[in-house]
Amino acid sequence: MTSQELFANICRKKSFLCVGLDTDLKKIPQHLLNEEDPIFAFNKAIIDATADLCVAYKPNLAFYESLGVTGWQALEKTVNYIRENYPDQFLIADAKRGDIGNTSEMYARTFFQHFNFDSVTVAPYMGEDSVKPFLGYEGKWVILLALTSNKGSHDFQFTQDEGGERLFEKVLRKSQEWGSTDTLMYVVGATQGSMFADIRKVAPEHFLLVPGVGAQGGDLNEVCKYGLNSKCGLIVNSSRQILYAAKDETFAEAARCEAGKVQADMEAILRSNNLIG
Ligand SMILES: O=c1ccn([C@@H]2O[C@H](COP(=O)(O)O)[C@@H](O)[C@H]2O)c(=O)[nH]1
Repeated sequence: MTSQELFANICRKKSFLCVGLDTDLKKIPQHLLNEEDPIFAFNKAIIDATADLCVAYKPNLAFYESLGVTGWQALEKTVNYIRENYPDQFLIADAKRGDIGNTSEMYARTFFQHFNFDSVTVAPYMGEDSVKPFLGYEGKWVILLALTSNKGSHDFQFTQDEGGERLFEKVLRKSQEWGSTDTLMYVVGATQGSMFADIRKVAPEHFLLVPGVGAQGGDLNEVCKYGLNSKCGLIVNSSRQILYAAKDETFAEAARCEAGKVQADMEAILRSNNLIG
């Protein structure tokens, strides 16, 4: 998918919501545990209930890998289900990978060839040769961690060099030598608020994947005030707030209701910024 196609989907659906599929056996409704594949049954119901309200899905690999083979099978079924039934969705593997070149090549093959994801989150710490193998696939994206949503983001990411450049700014600036606005996005946490203004000084055109609204307390309006660009430029993720809105048989309906609230806020923001009519 190109950035232009992504923006077209955002305008058509009046939404830049990504539903995070952080599916946890301990949190899904009890009655689903009788299903042959409870994780897939839950994901399928959530996807069917929210697909018209969002432009992306983001399974976090930790939730699947922690279950071994059954987790990988549920992930594969989920990806294939979205591809077959909702082909306009942008699919993000939140895997936070990156290693020496030949190992990164294997990770890239996993997410782009074995699984047909559109994008994978990658950690920038090991530098250019650890990121570039992910950038060799036509139509696929690297989503590089820049400024994360957690408290620990302050441990390293704000560190300054002698010239005053902060580490997250260096990641944004340097990595633009490796990919384009059609192959590279950045993770910036919604909890970083007005820092989006600084991000936009270094990366004005790139799409940003923004986790941290909902359960982590990030403010959608603040993110948009500082982070929106002329092509929207934002995919905002919410996982727990949508997935676990109800714990009983009404869970899919409740998830739809939560996703609908976020979509309505996004529609108002897109309209007031003249991005949709
Ligand atoms: O900086 C980051 C990077 C990734 N995440 C991931 O996004 C979701 C957020 O889930 P919520 O339930 O909406 O809080 C989750 O998969 C994280 O691992 C992040 O939160 N912050």
